[in-house]
Amino acid sequence: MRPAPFLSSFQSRLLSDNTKQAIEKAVGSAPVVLFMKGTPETPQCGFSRASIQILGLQGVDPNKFAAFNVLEDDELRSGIKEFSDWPTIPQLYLDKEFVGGCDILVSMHQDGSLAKMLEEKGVLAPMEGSDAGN
Ligand SMILES: N[C@@H](CCC(=O)N[C@@H](CS)C(=O)NCC(=O)O)C(=O)O
Ligand code: FES
Repeated sequence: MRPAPFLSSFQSRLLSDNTKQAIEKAVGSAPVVLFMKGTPETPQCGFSRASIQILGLQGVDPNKFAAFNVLEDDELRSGIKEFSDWPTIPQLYLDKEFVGGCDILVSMHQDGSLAKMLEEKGVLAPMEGSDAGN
């Protein structure tokens, strides 16, 4: 039999290797990743809706964006909270780094720091009429 302390520490590790790997894959699946309730087209919660609206207003390039619906996956819903050490959904990642939830996005949207960060990361859609890249 294994000594009890080992067993209890093993059991207390809630995030399984499989879940952790799946979350790491999701976090790295695009430069901008939002874990949300519902889909970008049909958000199922006002906080997720507001976060999607902010990313849209900021002009995030859809090609550089991925969203994951935690309502479709209970393990993701609880796992992402432990992974990010953040208790709620939505959660935004930028270049695999946790940025924050809805309140943080709203305040960064208002103080200009989100625009700056997205610009620096090169994740904004090219401006209409711009000849950049031609
Ligand atoms: N103040 C939060 C608002 C988000 C929030 O409170 N989310 C809740 C309700 S949608 C949540 O995720 N609860 C845990 C859960 O539903 O799994 C933020 O800044 O993101
Ligand atoms: S689902 Fe009720 S507050 Fe988000």
